[in-house]
Amino acid sequence: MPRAVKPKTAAGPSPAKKAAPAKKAKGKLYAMPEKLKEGTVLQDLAKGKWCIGPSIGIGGFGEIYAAARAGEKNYDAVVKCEPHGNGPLFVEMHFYLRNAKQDDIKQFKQQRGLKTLGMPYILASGSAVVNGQKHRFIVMPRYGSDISKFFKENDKRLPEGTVYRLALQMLDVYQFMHSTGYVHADLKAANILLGQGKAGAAQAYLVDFGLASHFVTGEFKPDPKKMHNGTIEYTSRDAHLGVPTRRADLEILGYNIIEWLGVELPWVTQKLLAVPLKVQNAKEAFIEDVGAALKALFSNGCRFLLGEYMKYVAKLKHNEEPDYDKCRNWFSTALKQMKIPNTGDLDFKIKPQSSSNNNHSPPGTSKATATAAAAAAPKRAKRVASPDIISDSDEEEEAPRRKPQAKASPAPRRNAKVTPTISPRKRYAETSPTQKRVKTEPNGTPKPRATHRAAASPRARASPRAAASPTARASPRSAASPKARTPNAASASFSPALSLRAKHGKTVVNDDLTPKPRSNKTYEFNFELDVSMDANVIVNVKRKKKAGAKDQPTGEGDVKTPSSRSLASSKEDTPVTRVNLRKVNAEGVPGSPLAAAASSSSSRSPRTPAVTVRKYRR
Ligand SMILES: Nc1ncnc2c1ncn2[C@@H]1O[C@H](COP(=O)(O)OP(=O)(O)OP(=O)(O)O)[C@@H](O)[C@H]1O
Repeated sequence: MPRAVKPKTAAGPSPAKKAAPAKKAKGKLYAMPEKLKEGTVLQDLAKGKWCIGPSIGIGGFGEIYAAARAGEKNYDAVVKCEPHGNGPLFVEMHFYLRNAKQDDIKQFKQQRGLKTLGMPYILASGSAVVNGQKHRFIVMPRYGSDISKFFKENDKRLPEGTVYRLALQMLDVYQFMHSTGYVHADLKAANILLGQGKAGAAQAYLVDFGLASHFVTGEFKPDPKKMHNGTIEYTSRDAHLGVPTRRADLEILGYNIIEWLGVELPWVTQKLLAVPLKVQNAKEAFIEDVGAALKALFSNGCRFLLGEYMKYVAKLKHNEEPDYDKCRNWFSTALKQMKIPNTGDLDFKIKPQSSSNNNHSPPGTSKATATAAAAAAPKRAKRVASPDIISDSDEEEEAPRRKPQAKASPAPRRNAKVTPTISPRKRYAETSPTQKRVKTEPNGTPKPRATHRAAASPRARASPRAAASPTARASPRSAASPKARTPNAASASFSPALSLRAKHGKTVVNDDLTPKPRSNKTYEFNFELDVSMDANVIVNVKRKKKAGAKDQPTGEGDVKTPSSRSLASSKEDTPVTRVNLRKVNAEGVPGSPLAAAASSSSSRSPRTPAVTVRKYRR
């Protein structure tokens, strides 16, 4: 993975030096780690010492090094090191410390009669000052190759039997993880590592718990701050709405299985990945009649059991505990049908096609089938958005915020005009292609700025409908309907803020995009452009004073939630051309001069169906 920060001459921790915040890569708003030199010794919190070996992997924000206990020669551990301010490593560390103790894993294995479980654990953690900058590190056991390597080597497919064995192993890990109250939310081939050594080749390990979060047990409450988190290809429909659920983990696994079997996901074929909302819509459509969609994808029609799994996942309630045995049964049955034992080394070699070998997968990328699947997908799925996101606010340490990763330079955005000609692709191009991750800060982090206030307003909170997807959350049911989202969805549907951050194969973490106000009169616009702007988009505009228009309209006002806008829009038969303005703070009055001025400008903004203006004070 390319790095934006030049590795400096490495240095070990130097406590004498005062730690400075980690440097941010030019043009980026997040910090990259300092390079650790081989031979550097890190001391963990329990005073254990770890000798750094060669770098063996680079994640979105950190680097992974082989490591050995000081004085030992065996580099059988790894150190993952990131700037102290990076949220995901903080999340990952706490997840491990609380929930993945070796005793807990052992107990789970005993209960379930498992010889092995693909659940990593933490060996140590600590902080170190490297080149004057404070870093956090965790030490974990060292695993082998990640399976994305085999997937790529095999022309984007894995042997079918191996796919089902991996599915079984990942379901075990999910079951363990879910039993701790957490979901993983980012399963993908790059996050699945084989065990080390000869014995390790039979077991895969799920790594990267940087997106781990408590799953919801109550109301389904979309969270704009977390929307679309994950790796866009596999992000679950719930994660597109910012809600961590157990069924979401199962859905993510399902999308991966489809891909591992050699079939391109429809939203990949259709090149929708740069626009999370479109991916979300495509998934909703796909899942609505997943049986038919899979049938269209797998033309050889041998995926009956995968279909059963996906149908089951589609029917799960958001707060329902999955029946892991039932799921595992489908994959074990598939293995039995193929006469492949669920033991021994995982086989990653694709053998030439014959009736009784390991290659039951269809040939690699199949655009035709994926397109057919998309066409076969029924209209919109109806999903009910309804509970409460359990917060991590009980973290003993304040979680650092993940810096916005793929955000364009704030200055141009601050001055951006509200214009329907904004190209999300262009914005996307402005962003770095190197980052793997852009992440919502873990709970307990500083409060989001104005960006999310509207959606998080009491009003929005009061109704899951209102809080749901900014474009069409008038009703949870209509939310899933592209028609309800937008009267002319075909013409354009984009989410500038979020499209900044979608990146093929990379973990994406929604974050606070609000730049700091430059002037003391900053307006926050939540608006729908043309059709379906599915994000709380902040556009700071230098507003020209209009004759007769006052800066601060007075009277009662409220936040016009995305859902209320879309409700208003959806009531219209034709696209709305009137600009609606509502002031947020107490002095605002609908119908004020400002609102009037905006309304009068509607004729000049035919592509802006609704605009909410909110002024906030510094
Ligand atoms: N315990 C481990 N043993 C061996 N290699 C590892 C281990 N953990 C991670 N790696 C390697 O480092 C890579 C990146 O690790 P990881 O996914 O944890 O980093 P990340 O910064 O969280 O990445 P991402 O940006 O994808 O979220 C992995 O794909 C893997 O190749």
